[in-house]
Amino acid sequence: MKATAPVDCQTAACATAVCLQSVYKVYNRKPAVQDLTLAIGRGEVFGLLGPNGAGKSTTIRMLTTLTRPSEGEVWVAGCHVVKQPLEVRRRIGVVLQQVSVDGDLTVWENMEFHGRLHHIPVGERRRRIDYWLDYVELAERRDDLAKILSGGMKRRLQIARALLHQPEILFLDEPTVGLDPQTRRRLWAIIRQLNQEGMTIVLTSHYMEEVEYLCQRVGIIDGGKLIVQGTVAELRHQLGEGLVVKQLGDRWEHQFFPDLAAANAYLTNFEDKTGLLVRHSNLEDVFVELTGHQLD
Ligand SMILES: Nc1ncnc2c1ncn2[C@@H]1O[C@H](COP(=O)(O)OP(=O)(O)OP(=O)(O)O)[C@@H](O)[C@H]1O
Repeated sequence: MKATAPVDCQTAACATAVCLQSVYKVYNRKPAVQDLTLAIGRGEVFGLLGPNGAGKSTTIRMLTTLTRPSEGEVWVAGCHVVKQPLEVRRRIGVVLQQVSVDGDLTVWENMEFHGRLHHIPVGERRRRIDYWLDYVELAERRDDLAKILSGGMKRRLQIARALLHQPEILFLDEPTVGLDPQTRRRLWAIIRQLNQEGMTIVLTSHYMEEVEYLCQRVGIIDGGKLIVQGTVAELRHQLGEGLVVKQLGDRWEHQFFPDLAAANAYLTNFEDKTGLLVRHSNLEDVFVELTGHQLD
């Protein structure tokens, strides 16, 4: 659960899906990512959670060979991102924040183009296109131009396309940003199903409930630094599973306790319990406590 548990990328590379060792990325002498050491296991859904500008996208860009680390070692699917970028690209699927489907091509043509880029033989390509369009519930829209699809459909098309060459790891940068709650849940169902079928998924998000719902492990990143990592339960346990919330005028103060019983026992010290509330802590409480600021 420590933020900087030692990781040996050279030996861990085969066992782990993703391995970063003392990684820095510097833009104009300002570090966007600092001393990032992290290992993500095969079959996991791992979430990088952080506010705007925390360094999440920069991390994803390094993992997907779109930008080189300034310092440190990065291995993805057993390959080194700087020394073996083509091998990495063959083994990963990537869905970035910006919708990148070609609006003037049909849904099917978008898939076909990607399949050709990856030299998938024609018969196999057609079979996989049918399979993945059906999987993301876009089979009936196959002949529509991508530009007339809704935001959620475009995102599902991006995911289907990213899976066409059978990657080992899927990277999703803010997969549901800007989508309505119902569309977001539909995407969550697809992401969960993919993972249940064995896909390793690394996603970034600044939505607490998304990370809590989807991710087996979470890394909180702020100011380019990984502050803490672990399961949501571990992170809650570390700070305390019980919480007393005190309303002090127009602000709130949070006090953590090992469990709910301890929080309730503390409350018995107060004759007047106005403005006092006891509840279980959640990921958002952990985030606010560790970073000092609120997400949306
Ligand atoms: N190409 C670039 N050139 C210069 N600075 C950059 C570049 N890309 C990112 N940065 C800076 O690096 C820092 C981290 O940015 P990054 O986009 O990784 O954060 P993020 O956590 O993904 O934020 P968001 O949720 O807004 O996408 C920010 O200060 C950003 O301005």
